[in-house]
Amino acid sequence: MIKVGIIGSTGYAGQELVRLLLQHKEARIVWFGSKSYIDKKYYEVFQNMFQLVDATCMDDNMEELAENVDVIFTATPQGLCASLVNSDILSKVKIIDLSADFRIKDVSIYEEWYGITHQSPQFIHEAVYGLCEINRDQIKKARLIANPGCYPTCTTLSVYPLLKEGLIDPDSVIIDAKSGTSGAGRSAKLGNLFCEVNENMKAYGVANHRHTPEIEEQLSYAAGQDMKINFTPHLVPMNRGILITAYGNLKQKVTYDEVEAVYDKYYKNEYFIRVLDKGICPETRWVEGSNFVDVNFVIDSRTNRIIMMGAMDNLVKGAAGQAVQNMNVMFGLEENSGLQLVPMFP
Ligand SMILES: NC(=O)C1=CN([C@@H]2O[C@H](COP(=O)(O)OP(=O)(O)OC[C@H]3O[C@@H](n4cnc5c(N)ncnc54)[C@H](OP(=O)(O)O)[C@@H]3O)[C@@H](O)[C@H]2O)C=CC1
Ligand SMILES: CC(=O)N[C@@H](CCC(=O)OP(=O)(O)O)C(=O)O
Repeated sequence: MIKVGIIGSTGYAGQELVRLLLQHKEARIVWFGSKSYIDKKYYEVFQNMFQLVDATCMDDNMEELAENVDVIFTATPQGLCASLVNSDILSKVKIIDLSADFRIKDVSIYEEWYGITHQSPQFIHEAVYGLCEINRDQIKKARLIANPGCYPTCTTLSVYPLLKEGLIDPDSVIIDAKSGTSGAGRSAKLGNLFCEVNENMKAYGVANHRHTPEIEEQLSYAAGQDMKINFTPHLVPMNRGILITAYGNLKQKVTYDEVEAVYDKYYKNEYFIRVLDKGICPETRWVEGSNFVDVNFVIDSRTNRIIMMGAMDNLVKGAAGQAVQNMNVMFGLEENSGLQLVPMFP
């Protein structure tokens, strides 16, 4: 049985980790970390856990945790994991960080986009970007996982095969993205109040969203050259869900069957990536509550562009589900252990 500690178990990503891990046959949560609810029963924060979790919320003592658990998930604000981790801790326990602290290899880019000084740049190189479908072999051996961001997960998985196979011009990629409000976390913010979000849609972070360099880095690996993208996220009045629509110029004429074969080459054996049937566009409602990413594409021969689409649940494949998938790979379990979640609808 894998003993798990969660720092930040009282946030949206943290509570989703709790929900998933409670149903995982090989894992047991022994530490419910929090900042604002220390000494409170976990179920008093989330009543859905009444009679399911009797534990009390604890302070974020990583040193003590490292002595008592096999893996620590940090589902905390940017900068916190980097400020807590050290060599001694990493020698005792595996860490899966849901924040962006170890996702970007160039520390100056991280510091520029996040506006904070990195507290442990010495571990950035060692950290493995936890996108199992692409980095599975490195994840197996990793001590420290940088769990990918929600938009970068959906974007990278939707666009990766075509860049990798050189079918689209890397300089032409434009990504339009939409997210439900849980993507912004549970802490009170004016922009996330019901009347601000309901019956409204808006772009935000236009040309400066902090996921831009993370997406650029991952897509650059696929393309084999440095890439710059346009990335525009939108906030939509839903609880969960991410939908991305990406555009790229085709480098040559291709048929539907040829592109489908490329997606199949990378994803045919991937449990969590569902390449949809011809003509079916991914929808957030068909993946909600699951760890699936639904992807598909349409060739627009009139403009010689290809439109790539992806949908997933930001709290599952975009955060907690992907983190559990990483844990499964790190501990040699079946990759979908505890994650065979059927999407819920309506
Ligand atoms: N929401 C999403 O869809 C996604 C989130 N992420 C990432 O996951 C992380 C958590 O996000 P999210 O759950 O949305 O955020 P929330 O604001 O909902 O939760 C933050 C959590 O961190 C805890 N926390 C805050 N400060 C400290 C501290 N100093 N010490 C210990 N714990 C602290 C909070 O505790 P308390 O509740 O007690 O205040 C809470 O449990 C972020 O890095 C985010 O970028 C990644 C992908 C998707
Ligand atoms: C709707 C919304 O506000 N979404 C968040 C996504 C944040 C997130 O998921 O953070 P990671 O960097 O850890 O992935 C945002 O745009 O900042």
